[in-house]
Order: sequence, then structure tokens, then C-alpha cells
Amino acid sequence: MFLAIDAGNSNVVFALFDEKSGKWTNQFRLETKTNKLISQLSKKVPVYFLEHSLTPADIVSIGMSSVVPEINSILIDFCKSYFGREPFQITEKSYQNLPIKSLRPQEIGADLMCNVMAAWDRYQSPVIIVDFGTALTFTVVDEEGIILGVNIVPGLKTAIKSLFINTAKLPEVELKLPESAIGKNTIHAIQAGVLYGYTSLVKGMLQTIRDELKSDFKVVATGGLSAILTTLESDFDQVDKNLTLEGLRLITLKNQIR
Ligand SMILES: Nc1ncnc2c1ncn2[C@@H]1O[C@H](COP(=O)(O)OP(=O)(O)O)[C@@H](O)[C@H]1O
Ligand SMILES: CC(C)(COP(=O)(O)O)[C@@H](O)C(=O)NCCC(=O)O
Ligand SMILES: [K+]
Repeated sequence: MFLAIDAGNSNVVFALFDEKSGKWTNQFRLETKTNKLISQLSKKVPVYFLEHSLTPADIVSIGMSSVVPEINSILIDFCKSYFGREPFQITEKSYQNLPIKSLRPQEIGADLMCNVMAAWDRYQSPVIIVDFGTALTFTVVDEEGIILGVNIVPGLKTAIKSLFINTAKLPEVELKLPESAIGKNTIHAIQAGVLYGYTSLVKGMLQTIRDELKSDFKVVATGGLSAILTTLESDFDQVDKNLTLEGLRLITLKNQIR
């Protein structure tokens, strides 16, 4: 089995791909927070494997995408000790023989490159990938697979958390779409503001990008929070929570074959 490790700013996702069935069969998340990560890795990964009748020897290849440099060595050391092998780490060097191209390979997040790889593999046409993670990102890819640019705004949870942190009286609220766009109490006010506000942000951003480029794009949504804005269903051609994982697998494969 192939193991994908996708280290984002909130969660490190472990996902297993079974080559026989061609499916992502298992997935679990740990919190990225560095102080907890080492103990979580050594406790939770072996327990997960045991509970799912898996053994470290089932893993024949590991690919890792990280946008959190300070945990890279923790993850690599864990792979060496538990799986007995190093992960293939996605870096700017991994992009040289791909059908997609970034004009700023040292700068773009590895997760965004993975997203582009998977979306390009699927559509091979202009595409915008909207990733609902800690950050909410829009990655714009042209008809030749060249990444035209990335837009970054605070993610939904990040926006809610920042209100809680930066105010005296606002609570941290659940990410839930209220029935009315007009807040009837403080909790609803934040939920309506962030969830309806972000609905308009996403719709508006997609339209602004289309207007600027004077062309149409497929739109693929991904990320842990991609299903929360049900108000956006008609704006996406596809919602695929495994997009980053799939791209991570494809980039690892391309690099291992050479
Ligand atoms: N199935 C889910 N339902 C609700 N929230 C989720 C789910 N999966 C992930 N999340 C939350 O979504 C947020 C973004 O997750 P993710 O896309 O993995 O972010 P990142 O890549 O920045 O770590 C996190 O706060 C995570 O806890
Ligand atoms: C934009 C991001 C913070 C998104 O991270 P995430 O929300 O997945 O944790 C990450 O892709 C990153 O650090 N990128 C570097 C800058 C860039 O992509 O241009
Ligand atoms: K991510």
C-alpha cells in the first residue's frame, strides 16, 4: 500500500492507497501542533494500524507533502522508526518532470502543487482549485498546465478563531450555516457573517478571476472544510476531499519511475 502524509497547518493526514483496488481505503488525522505531535504519532499510529489489522510492512512506499517545515524531521524520523523507510518528500525538485508548472516553485505550497497535479490529471483544461484548509486558497491553472497564481485568505475556522482571539466578547462558535443571513444573536451573527460572507467571497473571487482572464475554468473544491458551505454546491464542478492525497501519490509516482 502507498501511504500519503499530508501535513497542513491544522492537521497531519495519514491516508492509505490500495493499489489492488485503486482506492483510498484508510485515513486518519493528527493535530499538527508540534508539542503534541511526537507523542500522538507514537501512540495513535500503531493503535490505528492494530485496530485496522494493518502492519507497517503493508506500506511499500510513502509520499509526504508538508507546508509546516518545523515538523518535517519529526515525520521523517517517525517513518524511519515505524515503517523502516523514508518518505519521498515533495519539494521544488519534485516538479521538474510534471505536466504542470509553477513559476515560483520554491514558494508555492507543496499541498497546492499536489492539488494542481490531481486536478490536471483529471481535466487537462483550465481549472481553479479552491482549498478550504487553515487558509482558503484559490489556485488558477491555465490550458497548458501553468499555474497563473494563487489567492490566499484566512480559512473559515481561522476567521472564526481570529474574532474570538481578538475581541473581548465574541465566543468561538461552531461552523454552521444559520437559516438566516441576518444574525439574530451573537452566535448567529458570527455564523451568518462568516458563512454567508465566505459564500459571497468564493463566488465573487471565482467571477473576478474569470472576468480578469476572460475565459472559463473548471472549479474543484477540496480541504477539510470544503463541504460546509452547502451554498456553493452549484459553483463547483467537483468536491474532492482526496484531491491533495491523489496529487501527492501522482507526484511521488512520477519521481520514483525516473
Ligand atoms: N470531516 C471533517 N469535518 C469537519 N471538519 C473537518 C473535517 N476534516 C477536517 N476538518 C477540519 O477542517 C479544518 C481544515 O482541515 P485541513 O483541510 O486538513 O487543513 P490543513 O491542511 O490546513 O491542516 C481543520 O480545522 C480540521 O479540523
Ligand atoms: C497557503 C498555505 C498556508 C495553505 O496551507 P493549509 O491551509 O493547507 O494549511 C500553504 O500552501 C503555504 O504555506 N503556501 C506557501 C505560499 C504559497 O503557496 O504561495
Ligand atoms: K491541506
